[in-house]
Amino acid sequence: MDRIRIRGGRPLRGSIPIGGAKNAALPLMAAGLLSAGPLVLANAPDLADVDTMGRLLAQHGLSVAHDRAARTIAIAGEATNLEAPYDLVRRMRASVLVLGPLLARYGEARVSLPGGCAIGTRPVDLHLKGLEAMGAEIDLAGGYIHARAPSGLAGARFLFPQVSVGATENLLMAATLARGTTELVNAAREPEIDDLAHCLIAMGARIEGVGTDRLRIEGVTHLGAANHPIVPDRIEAGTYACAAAIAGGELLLREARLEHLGSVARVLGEAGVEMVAVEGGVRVRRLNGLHGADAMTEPYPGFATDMQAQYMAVMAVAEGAAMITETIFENRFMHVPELNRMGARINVHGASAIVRGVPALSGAPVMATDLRASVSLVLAGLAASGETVVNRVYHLDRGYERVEEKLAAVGADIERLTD
Ligand SMILES: CC(=O)N[C@H]1[C@@H](OP(=O)(O)OP(=O)(O)OC[C@H]2O[C@@H](n3ccc(=O)[nH]c3=O)[C@H](O)[C@@H]2O)O[C@H](CO)[C@@H](O)[C@@H]1O
Ligand SMILES: C=C(OP(=O)(O)O)C(=O)O
Repeated sequence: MDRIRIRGGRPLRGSIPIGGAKNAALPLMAAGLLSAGPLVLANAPDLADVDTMGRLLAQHGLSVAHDRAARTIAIAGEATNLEAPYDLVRRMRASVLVLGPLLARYGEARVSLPGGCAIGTRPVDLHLKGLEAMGAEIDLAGGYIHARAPSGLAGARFLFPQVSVGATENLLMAATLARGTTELVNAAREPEIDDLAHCLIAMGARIEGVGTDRLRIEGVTHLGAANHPIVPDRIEAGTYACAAAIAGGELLLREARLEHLGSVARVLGEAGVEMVAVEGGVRVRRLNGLHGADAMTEPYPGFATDMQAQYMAVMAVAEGAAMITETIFENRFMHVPELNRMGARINVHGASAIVRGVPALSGAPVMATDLRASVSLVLAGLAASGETVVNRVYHLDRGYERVEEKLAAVGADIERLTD
């Protein structure tokens, strides 16, 4: 399996292109099940997860054409198989996003239960409760969700007891084809959800309240074709902002949108890193030294849990201490022991990590079990003395396109080792 080797100590200068968001691309692709299409997604990232979603849709019977040179994905056709198999769902939890669209359009779906993963148990009870509120009959057997709505879904009011990105997306997609009005209250309002809503509207859906935590959807009988550009990836942008923070220097993050990075920019600002909106993107620059600054993960517009590991790597070399609290996932500190192996001083107490900054990290062979933890080790490697080898690059490829090429182009000493 590929590895990434980094020799630390070089400041970064130049510009990095930010691609379309993984976490927008996956639900947008699932939305392709809601109409015969074609649904053409532009600014499509070339990622392992996007490939997995493409394979999932293809095995449902859709035609999926990913033009990597043009960065488009065209999805068209009808589902002929309503089952999402374990083998694909276990690779990528976002596979569960086909449940709402299949059920709404075809009246039935069998989707493997995704199960937990390295960052937490991640149940899907809210997805199922919301669909039940819309009239679906749901049975769980043999590790599969079997959902039926023989006479279609009916609009309903659903109050999320807890904010969930995926459940909001599943219910939003299902509601577009339900009879009558659906109201989703305490809905997630991540930019990727706005992006999905705008695409659904372009397909003919009737949605109000986009950008708020209260979505009102008036069901329609069918949806049609659309062209939609995928929103730039705020997590990829935030990750490269952390690269500039930890390695020093100045980067232009092309196409990044500062308005989607509010909490991250505020916390990095307290830590001594300037982020400003400029023509064509966001400029990020480490000012003088880095200072400890606390962060707590929250649903958007709060500090993203998907930025927690990267920010922790930055705090590992800041002057002073920082408390980083994770409120979204119960087990998202898997990077801590690996960062400590590189010389960081981090202690975890329940949902909080106390990071005491050290003057320097030292390179080591490291490995992580999830995507953002893996990239946090790449960031740590940029600041470490000597050589760091990040193993199990599979996780990085799920969510970062050509991470080593993008960092090498701005001055990092980094390469992919292929066995
Ligand atoms: C593909 C994608 O977009 N993934 C993102 C999405 O994941 P995902 O959609 O899985 O995350 P959720 O927002 O649903 O999860 C938030 C919390 O709610 C819990 N929960 C969720 C659903 C449910 O039915 N029951 C339940 O208890 C989860 O276990 C977690 O503790 O949002 C997360 C939170 O911003 C991000 O970290 C992921 O990168
Ligand atoms: C946790 C993540 O993704 P997923 O929900 O696909 O596991 C992530 O993008 O950091």
